Amino acid sequence: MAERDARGRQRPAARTQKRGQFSTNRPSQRRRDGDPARRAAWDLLRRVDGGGYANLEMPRLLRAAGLSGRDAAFATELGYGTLRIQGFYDPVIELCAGRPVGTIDPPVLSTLRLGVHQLLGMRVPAHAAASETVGLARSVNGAGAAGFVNAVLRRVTERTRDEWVAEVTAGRDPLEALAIEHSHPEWVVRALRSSLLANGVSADTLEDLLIADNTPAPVTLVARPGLSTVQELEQFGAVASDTSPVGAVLESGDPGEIPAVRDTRAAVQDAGSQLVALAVARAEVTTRADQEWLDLCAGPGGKSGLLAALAHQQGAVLFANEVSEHRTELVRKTLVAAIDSGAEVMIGTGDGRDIGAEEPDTYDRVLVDAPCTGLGALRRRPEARWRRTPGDVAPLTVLQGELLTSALDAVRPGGIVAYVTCSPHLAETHQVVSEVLAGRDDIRQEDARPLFEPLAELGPGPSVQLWPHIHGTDAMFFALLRKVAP
Ligand SMILES: C[S@@+](CC[C@H](N)C(=O)[O-])C[C@H]1O[C@@H](n2cnc3c(N)ncnc32)[C@H](O)[C@@H]1O
Repeated sequence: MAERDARGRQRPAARTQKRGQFSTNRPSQRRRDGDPARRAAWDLLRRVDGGGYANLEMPRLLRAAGLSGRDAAFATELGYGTLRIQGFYDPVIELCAGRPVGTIDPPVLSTLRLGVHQLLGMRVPAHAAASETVGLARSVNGAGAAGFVNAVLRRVTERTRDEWVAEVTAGRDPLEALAIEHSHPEWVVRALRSSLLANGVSADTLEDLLIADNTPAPVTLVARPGLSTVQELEQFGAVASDTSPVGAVLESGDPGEIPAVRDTRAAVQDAGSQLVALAVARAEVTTRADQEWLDLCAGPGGKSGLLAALAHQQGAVLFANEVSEHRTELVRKTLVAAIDSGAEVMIGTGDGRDIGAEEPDTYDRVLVDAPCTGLGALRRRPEARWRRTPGDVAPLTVLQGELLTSALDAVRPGGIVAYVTCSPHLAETHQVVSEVLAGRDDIRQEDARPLFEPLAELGPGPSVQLWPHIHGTDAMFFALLRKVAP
């Protein structure tokens, strides 16, 4: 006979845990300490509240708690899912607690959010979700708070997720309702909608986009050309990507265990980022010799890793520039295999805004992968949407414009600049390009879509905007700019 455990997973009877079989803790001790996976998820929420990054903190917490396999997956799903969907859970908690979440002690609010995610966002049976969360509250918040958590979670169990959606969105305008149901800040939903429309995509797909943002991204690997192959990655369980000719999707397992990833012949990289780097190498240039390539904002080196391999194959030298020393070090680490194989790469730390003046008309291909809000990669960073504010956009667009101007100065006549962001926000994409181009008569924007073929649904051009819900990639923006002869 099968039974469900406290996390709602079904186990065959033969493998059901016998007392003491998997745990060296006594039952009384287990009760006192709470479930280690839930505790790790709670610690994650507290660290993120303190300014930490989930993708850096979670691996440390899992290691410290000795969690692996399904326990680690449960803790990660619980922690990341709660961080993503808290924009929906908070109004539910407010109704059930009868007070604004801002008046709830933050460590108790973290416990409540985890409880609500188990009840409304995971298939954990209600009794297990409630009793385990109350146990967690007792150990991390104290007995008094545990009573409050118990009372709130009991009220949450009185309705289904859909009933709560109806309750917390009643009377709201449609965009506000979508923002609550799919847990995005409203300003982000408005920006995404504007970008869909400006890029020729129906606004009817907005909800699909928000759902895609809430769905963990697949782990995609890149086989750096000349260093590894998709076939090599397939031997370790990866499946060739439908999107990138050098990509493979790893459905399970730790990419760090794959030798090619360990020695930087391959790497973890979103398929959209792969397509962008391939497009930079694929564009036609009409300079005398296509020998000098520049990655102006290279850290931590994902696109440089692919570009270095492609430059080597095409007989060019890559200069990878990055403003932060720490991130320059990361570029150096990811380029080890390319350099060992003979690729000519120069790695430098410097402000990309100076390169145009220091090295005018020097490079044949320049990639400006500009610092941006990252609104196109929300599925990868569970807390990112809550950290960004509308006030972040304007200063970034100033920097983006200056970097693009510098890149355009640094490229040779006949050469190309690719302006790229992992944000679809119009102010960071179309507007930066059109404002910079308005001040120059030596640059022509060209149709970038042929560089992404055979990918379909590339919009009206000339720029390309990729989308998670259409292409299965991060929402990368790509504009192709050519310096014309004077
Ligand atoms: C979107 S990331 C680049 C990602 C990288 N191309 C990759 O694929 O791994 C933007 C980078 O620009 C760097 N950056 C910010 N300001 C810069 C500047 N003024 N000059 C050069 N790089 C800058 C940031 O430190 C960050 O590493």
